[in-house]
Amino acid sequence: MKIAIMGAMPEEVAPILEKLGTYKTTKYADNEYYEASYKGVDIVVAYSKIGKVFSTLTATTMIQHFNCDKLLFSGVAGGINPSLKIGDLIVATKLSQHDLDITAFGHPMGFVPGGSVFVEADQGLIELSKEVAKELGKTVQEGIIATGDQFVHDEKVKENIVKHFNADALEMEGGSVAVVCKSLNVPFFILRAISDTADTDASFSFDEFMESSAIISAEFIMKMVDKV
Ligand SMILES: CCCCCCN(CO)Cc1c[nH]c2c(N)ncnc12
Repeated sequence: MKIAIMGAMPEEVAPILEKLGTYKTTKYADNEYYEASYKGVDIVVAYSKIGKVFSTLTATTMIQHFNCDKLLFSGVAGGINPSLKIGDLIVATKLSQHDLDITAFGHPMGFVPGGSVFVEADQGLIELSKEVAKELGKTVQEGIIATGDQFVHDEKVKENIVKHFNADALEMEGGSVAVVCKSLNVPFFILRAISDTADTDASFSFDEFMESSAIISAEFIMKMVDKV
């Protein structure tokens, strides 16, 4: 069993690397991959850099080059569902790409031929997260996450994403990681802690809360590794 733990930014994986203590660093495809054994589990950690292209490359590399057979993503997200407050955790039940648009040809937003609007996360890992949440006495929401190559800081964009995807949160990597894992038949789990609410002051909120929210998500993910 080899587990991939992925984030998009250094701050999202730093708490995980700290927990691992010692690890081997491998430079590959303009990135770094950190390997360690944690409580008898082989782990590869990396942050992809921001956006769908970088996250596609890293997820594919972790699976194809480092032979990971499960992928856990830990990071932060913009909250859409008003029930999601700063620091709250959301587990993706399914994910979409909100900026994939060939609606000019009558297709739904987020759809291209051969693809699907939504990709569902692994139910087994979602069930595992419920066990962890119970043990930690934490409430973790499950919901739809929409992914696109933009930092959303506008109510209108949020509303449009809700209209098309009924999304509860948004970010910039999960939807592409989902496609990679589904196509390569690797169970995946996307966990995010809310850093902002994707409105006009999102960038200020992100700057203030990203680090603390990233820690919340990372700590939960590491509890999942104990049981995976
Ligand atoms: C230096 C700026 C780095 C932004 C990276 C943000 N990540 C992307 O995965 C998560 C995220 C948190 N809040 C968001 C928002 N409002 N829109 C998009 N993505 C997000």
